[in-house]
Amino acid sequence: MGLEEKMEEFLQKVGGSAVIDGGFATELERHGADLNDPLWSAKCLITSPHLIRQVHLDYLEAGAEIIITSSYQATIQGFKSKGFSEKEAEELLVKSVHIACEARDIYWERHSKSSCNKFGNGNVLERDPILVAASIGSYGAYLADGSEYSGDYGVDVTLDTLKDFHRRRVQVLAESGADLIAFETIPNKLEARAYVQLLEENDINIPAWFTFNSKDGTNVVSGDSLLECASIADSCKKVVAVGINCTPPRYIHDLILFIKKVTTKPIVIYPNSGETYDSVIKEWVESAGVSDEDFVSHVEKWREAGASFIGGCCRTTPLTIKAISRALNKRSTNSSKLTCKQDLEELFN
Ligand code: MET
Ligand SMILES: [Zn+2]
Repeated sequence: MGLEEKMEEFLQKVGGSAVIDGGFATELERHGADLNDPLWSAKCLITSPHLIRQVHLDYLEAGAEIIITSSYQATIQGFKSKGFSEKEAEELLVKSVHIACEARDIYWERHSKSSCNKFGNGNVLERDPILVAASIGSYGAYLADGSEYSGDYGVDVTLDTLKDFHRRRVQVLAESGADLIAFETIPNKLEARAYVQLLEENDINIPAWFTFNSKDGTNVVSGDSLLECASIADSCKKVVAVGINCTPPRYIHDLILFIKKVTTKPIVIYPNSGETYDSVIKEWVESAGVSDEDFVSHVEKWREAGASFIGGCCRTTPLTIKAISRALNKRSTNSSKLTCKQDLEELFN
């Protein structure tokens, strides 16, 4: 089965639309983590892995069917500048995936339901389908200088600079046991092109999704045309979904319609809470934020417009994800899995 078909199958299993988790780094901060560091959330891979596992679990309990790892700002170059060896840096990348898989195992252990095995007499454990997506943040995220939201890398940064920067990380994460790679917050077309070439040249054999960020509802943050960026993603067979993350909810509907003009791949969206990040004072400016109810009031509209994967980015929380899950009629479906006599007896006795 091809990568695209695998993703289609997952979508079918979860009822046509999938719930992604919410803001990861900002949720770690709510738990008390100090992320004022060039490694941002990846700092916790070193200092507090238990917190990472807890946040993943909180999102799973809230209804997330895809959890995104803590590797957004985990880079080999970043770890090396902290004194880690190349090997240790690679191990930390793999660790981000292992912690997410561990959280999924704990969740499955807690919630697996025994159901009738049609082909034999025994019971089989029925598990909610859950994917672990290995996060890859942009070069600008590594620079931690605000260029993640300007997309402006200057003239000295070429396609090859970006490919050299990302190559090993992509290879390591592709072999880590993750189900897919989430290339997140892509700020310009150069980086999208670099990712496509890396996926193709390195025989990456897990699917990927590309999500761009926008601050005007038309273009990606660098000013590059979203249509052009989404077409680059569309050109690669390994890219199984295209969309938007870390962008205010008010822009999402129009952005979905734009993306649909150039691709038939499933659309993925996980907006932020609508607040904006001020990279000078290193704080989120709250004035323009939306409440969980407002955020979720858009969900049905986004789904109707064509989004198949829906979650939240910075400053959204497990409560946001719970509300999205409810808006998409999830987990209530658990009861419909009670189909055999034994299950019914268990339910009524
Ligand atoms: C700046 S966007 C950050 C995305 C990352 N997956 C996170 O939620 O932390
Ligand atoms: Zn974000």
